Amino acid sequence: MGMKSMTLEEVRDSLIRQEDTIVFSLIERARFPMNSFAYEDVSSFAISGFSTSLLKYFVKEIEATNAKVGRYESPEEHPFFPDDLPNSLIAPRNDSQTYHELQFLHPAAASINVNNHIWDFYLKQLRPLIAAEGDDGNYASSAASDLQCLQALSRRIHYGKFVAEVKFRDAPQDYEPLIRAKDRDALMKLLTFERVEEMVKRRVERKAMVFGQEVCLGTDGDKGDNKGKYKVDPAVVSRLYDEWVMPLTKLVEVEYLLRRLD
Ligand SMILES: O=C(O)C(=O)C[C@]1(C(=O)O)C=C[C@@H](O)C=C1
Repeated sequence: MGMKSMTLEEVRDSLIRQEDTIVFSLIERARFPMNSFAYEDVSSFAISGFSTSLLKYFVKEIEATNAKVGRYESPEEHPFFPDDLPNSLIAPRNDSQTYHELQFLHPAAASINVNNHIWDFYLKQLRPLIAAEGDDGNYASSAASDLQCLQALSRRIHYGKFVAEVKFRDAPQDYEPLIRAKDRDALMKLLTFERVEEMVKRRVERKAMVFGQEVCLGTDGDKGDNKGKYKVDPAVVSRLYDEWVMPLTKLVEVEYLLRRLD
């Protein structure tokens, strides 16, 4: 282990960059209405005899292709449907960046995947907050932007593995006794920084305002005042981080730490 080292500042910088991806993918999804048909089980998309939804069928097919080209060999990528994925057709290359990152995490990292939670909150709770009511028939396009959102959220949340590894290496003397005692609550407390979480929420809200505003040329108010009109509600983005993204990142951190001494 330990071929490459990272600082807490570096992993946090990566989380900050990933906010941009998440906000932009939500803006893209907000272009489409709910399009409920894409989420209903229909027999035309049956997988091994069972009806499934257009979205689920689409994601499974894309993930099969991704698996064949080795996407899930990366410790940063997690499939939503890990069962029955085809093997990678690419032999691992010892000199690649991914190889070094693989060495950075404890091998138990591979057993942690919270994508089922991400799938649930995204479809049931977040999607209705960003998409308007209605149906415009663009099912494949809205499913493609759902997948962008899901993957961006998944990458960010599972990055908790890297955050946890860095924190562990910085203070093994603090973490080891709690890991041995399997004390989830104490681990959660030790890895939580309220001040950082407040900053994250304020920053993503601001990003939603900046990235999601209408950009106009000229100041002579041809189209009226666009202030306060955003492509995705900044308050929803802040809530997304508060209720789902950060709690799940911390869940990943705790799960990782609990296995860190195996
Ligand atoms: O930055 C950290 O220390 C993290 O663990 C990441 C994160 C987050 O999800 O943004 C989670 C827990 C901390 O309380 C603060 C922020």
